[in-house]
Amino acid sequence: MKKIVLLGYMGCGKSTIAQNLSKITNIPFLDLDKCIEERASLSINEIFEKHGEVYFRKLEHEMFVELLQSSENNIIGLGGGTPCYANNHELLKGDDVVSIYLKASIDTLYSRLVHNKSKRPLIANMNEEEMKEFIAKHLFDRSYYYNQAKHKVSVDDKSVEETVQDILEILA
Ligand SMILES: Nc1ncnc2c1ncn2[C@@H]1O[C@H](COP(=O)(O)OP(=O)(O)OP(=O)(O)O)[C@@H](O)[C@H]1O
Ligand SMILES: O=C(O)C1=C[C@@H](O)[C@@H](O)[C@H](O)C1
Ligand SMILES: [Mg+2]
Repeated sequence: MKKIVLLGYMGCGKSTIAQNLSKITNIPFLDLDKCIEERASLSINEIFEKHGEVYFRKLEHEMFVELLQSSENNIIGLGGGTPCYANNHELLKGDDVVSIYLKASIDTLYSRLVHNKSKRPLIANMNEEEMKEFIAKHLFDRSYYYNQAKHKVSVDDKSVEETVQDILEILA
């Protein structure tokens, strides 16, 4: 069983790219955030509100381990913070894991997230100026973990199709 694991900051396109890659390769796609929501019967926002982030990170780790242990080939889209907690970054290095960091600039992330923040509890209540500063600092803090991926694909100024093509070349 092979696991293609897409990671990177919120809004870098993990879910979008994974869905498209799944259609082309016929490898089933699992979105870690969605799996957590199904398991908890709560949205990510509700989990943060009712139980707090520490509880979310525990669920996230457990679900990631479970997905990696299944005997299927899968494309797994991680949550934006997944590699940065509970030593999850070590799991990106496993023998059967093809981990790919979708690397986006602060400007790309800001422009994608500014109108799509309501379902992302870490930024949902920020104004535009706060958000830009937050993304810059947060991305810097997280880059160490993202860079533990085996492969890196730059997504700036690329269409979904172009990014998918870059990933297909890694998989070839
Ligand atoms: N070239 C592109 N590649 C990927 N996404 C793009 C592109 N251009 C625009 N987008 C948009 O950017 C957003 C990316 O969001 P997506 O939910 O895929 O990111 P994510 O990395 O899964 O975020 P999260 O960590 O919050 O789940 C979507 O609204 C998507 O339509
Ligand atoms: O970047 C993050 O820490 C997060 C990203 C989302 O995918 C969700 O997993 C959640 O909103 C936390
Ligand atoms: Mg996503």
